[in-house]
Amino acid sequence: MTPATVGDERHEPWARADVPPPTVQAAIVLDRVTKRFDRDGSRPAVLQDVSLTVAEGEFVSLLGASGCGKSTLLALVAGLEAPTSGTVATPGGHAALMFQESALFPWLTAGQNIELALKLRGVPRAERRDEAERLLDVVHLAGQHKSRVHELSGGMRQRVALARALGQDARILLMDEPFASLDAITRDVLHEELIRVWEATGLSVVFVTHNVREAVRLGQRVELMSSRPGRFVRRWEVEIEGPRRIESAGVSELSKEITDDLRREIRRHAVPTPSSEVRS
Ligand SMILES: Nc1ncnc2c1ncn2[C@@H]1O[C@H](COP(=O)(O)OP(=O)(O)OP(=O)(O)O)[C@@H](O)[C@H]1O
Repeated sequence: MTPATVGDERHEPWARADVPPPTVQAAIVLDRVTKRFDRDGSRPAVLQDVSLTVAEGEFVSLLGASGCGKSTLLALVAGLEAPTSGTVATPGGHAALMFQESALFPWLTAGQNIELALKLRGVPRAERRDEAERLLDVVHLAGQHKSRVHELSGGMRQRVALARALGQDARILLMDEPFASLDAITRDVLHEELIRVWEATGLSVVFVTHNVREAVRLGQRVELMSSRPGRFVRRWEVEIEGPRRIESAGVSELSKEITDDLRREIRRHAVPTPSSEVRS
């Protein structure tokens, strides 16, 4: 939009001082959310007074020490947990979840796993097969409808899990370390796939990871959380010119800066565990 002059009849109405500019539609809004799992309040809240807005079509990466409440935050957005106080709204509609493990049903084929999600969504039986084929095609697994889960590699299983999540027809995708158990090359390929799917679908994505480079490679924004209680402490808008890859200079540079902050957060709050290891 070209900026319009106040007083010009042809300008958009929101260019007038008394009309607020159009805001980007929010898909997820957490407003001063506190979450405790203990009833007596004897332990620090897992999340304390957390506010976060994710716009429609935005890709946000979430980083923080192990146990700082990232998965809890996703569970709140997914409606699996209720906040102790504050509000969680998803004007972007319901959310689909994807985890580190594909959580596919091993007794079903790849296609049947997707068809199950379609069934739960109310898609008529006659349409499920074609739709499952289409979704397998979206994740570059055309022709794998009849493959058994145990016949698929870890990367292929995560592709099926992604297709199944897409089959839920959600506008929000919550991803909890979905590529953590994959080897570096497979992860790299899936990064490209995920970005391709994200660009094609315009989904709002919240992506939890311990891998700083992955967070920067994928996210338009990176949010860093502190622990005990979980809070957002710093945010980076990722503006890297040109194609973004895990080994890009821009990704490296920003990852270094974020890693320093994350290390500081881990040292300050968290009990070190193997999974709190920082990878940049
Ligand atoms: N259902 C629950 N009941 C009791 N405590 C819980 C529950 N879910 C999570 N917690 C606690 O909340 C804290 C945050 O856990 P959460 O899994 O959200 O952290 P995280 O940042 O995702 O950790 P990680 O990076 O290791 O996966 C932990 O101390 C955990 O033990």
